Amino acid sequence: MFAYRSLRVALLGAGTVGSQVARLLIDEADELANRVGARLELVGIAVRDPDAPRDTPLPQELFTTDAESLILGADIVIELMGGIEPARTFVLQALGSGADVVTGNKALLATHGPELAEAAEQVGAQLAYEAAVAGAIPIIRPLRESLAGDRVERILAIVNGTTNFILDRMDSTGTSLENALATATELGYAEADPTADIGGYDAAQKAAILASLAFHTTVPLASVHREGITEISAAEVAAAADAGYVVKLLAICGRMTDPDTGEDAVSVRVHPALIPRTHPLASVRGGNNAVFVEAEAAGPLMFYGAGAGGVQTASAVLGDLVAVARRHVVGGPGLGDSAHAGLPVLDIGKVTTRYAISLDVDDQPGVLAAVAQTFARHGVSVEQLQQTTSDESGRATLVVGTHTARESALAETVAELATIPAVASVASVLRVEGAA
Ligand SMILES: NC(=O)C1=CN([C@@H]2O[C@H](COP(=O)(O)OP(=O)(O)OC[C@H]3O[C@@H](n4cnc5c(N)ncnc54)[C@H](O)[C@@H]3O)[C@@H](O)[C@H]2O)C=CC1
Ligand SMILES: N[C@@H](CC=O)C(=O)O
Ligand code: NA
Repeated sequence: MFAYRSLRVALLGAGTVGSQVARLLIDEADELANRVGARLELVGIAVRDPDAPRDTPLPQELFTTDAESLILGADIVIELMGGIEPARTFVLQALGSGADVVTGNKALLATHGPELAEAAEQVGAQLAYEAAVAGAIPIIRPLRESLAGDRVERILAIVNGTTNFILDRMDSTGTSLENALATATELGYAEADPTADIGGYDAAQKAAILASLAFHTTVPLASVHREGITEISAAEVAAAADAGYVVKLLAICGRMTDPDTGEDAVSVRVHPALIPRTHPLASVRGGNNAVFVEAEAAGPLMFYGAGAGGVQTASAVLGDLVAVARRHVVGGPGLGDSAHAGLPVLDIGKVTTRYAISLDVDDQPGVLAAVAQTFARHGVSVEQLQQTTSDESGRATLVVGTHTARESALAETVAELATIPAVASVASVLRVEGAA
């Protein structure tokens, strides 16, 4: 064994991911030292309660509640506490002291990314965050480095393991959202507050991070259109299956031309959508994620794998740690992200896509015509209209599939459909993505 110098590594948080990072750092210490050219010495783990029972046994003497002192003596700080505060303060403190930072905290990056990047740039420190998007899947480094010379046109992705697990369970077993969420939480996929997952907030944070990197533009979280899966019913999932589709929570980031001004722009949205069962994203099961990137020169690329889970995500954290530590050994400032393009982020109303609308209607003459006329009045072209048999109550279900339409026109159409006397309810409105 060479007499390597040591780099002092401080870990903040020992939960699902942090405990696995600590374990691997200890178990793989010699191998990691050989890869880095320096020993990664875990000098302490900041936690809320050092005596709390833990699934992963770790040396008790490493635990401390004094995160600030731990950070002060560190060369590299790994932040795996989650949440905005005190994580933001600790990360800024670490960067301010010249330490490099590795984090998986997408909530923090999506809300304070530019502030953290600037703090890192000021002192030439590195800020690495592969674990923040799509867990174990390498996607940050490919966008930041491998595709830095290409022009990314579009990203179509499943970036939340919890919701993918839930929708997959609802599709394959017919179970309820609540039951599937309980299992996803047990498996370590869900956030501390799972509303972040099922409400689409976690995926929106990841979409903001992906789009910022892909389009060299700061994409504020507030400009990401977000819808979660809480309104998705078992009936919608079953109807989708009957029609040859599957419901997935998608993150879609794309370059666009503003239809009103003709300017170059981008759109970033997260919402549940129907995709054909034959689409490669339909085969992404359980807690897995997949990210499709369409780049001008490279063409389509697909990144697939574990999007959540303690040990899986620890792989991405350790990958960043090794990369950051290697650079620390050779010296030189960290690589910043570029946001020079400054493209506007368009409102969802300007986005165009296809839709499937399901209506409960009175099965009476004239209803079909009234529905079709409403679509026509708003310039939304109908591709398919299907009526399923009425039940004893005299009701029928109409499923309308549209050609590509502008979101604002579709919203107006849906609002007017609800006012037709023969329309009892607009049961479901889902976007259709990835269909030929
Ligand atoms: N669980 C997963 O599959 C993934 C998680 N992430 C991200 O990684 C980070 C950590 O996630 P998990 O390990 O799942 O969270 P967790 O909730 O299991 O663990 C967080 C740990 O930080 C500690 N902590 C929180 N606030 C603290 C404070 N003020 N002082 C000291 N310790 C504090 C908690 O006690 C806990 O041990 C989050 O930012 C999360 O979004 C990213 C990718 C996947
Ligand atoms: N809660 C997240 C964890 C990974 O980022 C998810 O379910 O994907
Ligand atoms: Na990743």
